[in-house]
Amino acid sequence: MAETLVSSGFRFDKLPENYIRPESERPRLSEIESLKVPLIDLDSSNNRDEFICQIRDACSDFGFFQVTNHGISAESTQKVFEISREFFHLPVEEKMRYYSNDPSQKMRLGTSVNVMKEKVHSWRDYLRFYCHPLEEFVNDWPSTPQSFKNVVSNYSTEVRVLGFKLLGAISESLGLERNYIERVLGGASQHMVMNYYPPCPEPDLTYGLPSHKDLSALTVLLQDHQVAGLQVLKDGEWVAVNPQPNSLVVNIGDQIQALSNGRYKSVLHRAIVNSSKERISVGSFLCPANDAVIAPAKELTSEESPAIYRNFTYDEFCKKFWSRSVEDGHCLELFK
Ligand SMILES: O=C(O)CCC(=O)C(=O)O
Ligand SMILES: [Fe+2]
Repeated sequence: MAETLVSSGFRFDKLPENYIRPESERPRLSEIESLKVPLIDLDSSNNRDEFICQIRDACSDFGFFQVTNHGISAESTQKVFEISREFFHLPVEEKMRYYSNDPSQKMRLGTSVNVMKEKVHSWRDYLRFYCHPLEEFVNDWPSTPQSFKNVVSNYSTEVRVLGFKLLGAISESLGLERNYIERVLGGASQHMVMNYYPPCPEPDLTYGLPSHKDLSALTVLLQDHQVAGLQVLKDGEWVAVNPQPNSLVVNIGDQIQALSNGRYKSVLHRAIVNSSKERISVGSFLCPANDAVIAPAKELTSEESPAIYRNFTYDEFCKKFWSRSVEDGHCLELFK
């Protein structure tokens, strides 16, 4: 079990043994090429049909894309970054007040991925918290740095608007009514994860986040513009998604894969670390309400393409997800 945060301030000369991946699973940092994932301009004066087409292509070919003119100001994203940095730079004793390794906690600081289940740990600390409905959760968020609640409430509200806009376009791109996915998510829950990857003594032996698929419906990721680290599996090869100024990374999660009956896939991705620079990323996850029933849309099933997945509640999905480790494979496979 990883008892301590990697952001404790202690500088390791060597990577501790329980972070070392077996040779065959290491990141092969020198072999990675970069990939231009589709960049979609969300300027509302653009032609809607064209926009829907771009979304369809991006979701079916990549499962990942970047968006610009997304409606969230550079000031707002900058502040979220700064707040995340300040939080992880707090003294370790102060941060540990928020630490828990119980995945059911709605606000917690954690380390690695699922320390209780995994064999090898990852070079990452994270703050994970729910943000909708805001009034229900905001009081439990960290009170240091002082502007945390203010900055993060604004950002999470803006991301929700963006998320629904994208879900509308994704619904239409599947030939469904614009509000189809939003309706199925049933008052969608939303949480955020601030990822902090300190400089790592031996980055070629471990990951910041190992290969995984997001269990969300949709993820909106704010990536560090200075320090790259995100990689996506595309046609069997790991490729780097390099940060673009003023853009956000969007990816399809497991719930849309199920709803779309596999037309859009939740894609494997991971984060690597480096030896000289800390890296921060902030994920916002739009998910179904706990009791929402997820099933392939009737319009997308037929005699020739029957439903691939059985109906399940999001609550059931989450329980299964957290009872396993990401090393155990794709959770959605268990719902066929
Ligand atoms: O740090 C990154 O770029 C990836 C983060 C991520 O995949 C996640 O939080 O689910
Ligand atoms: Fe992810």
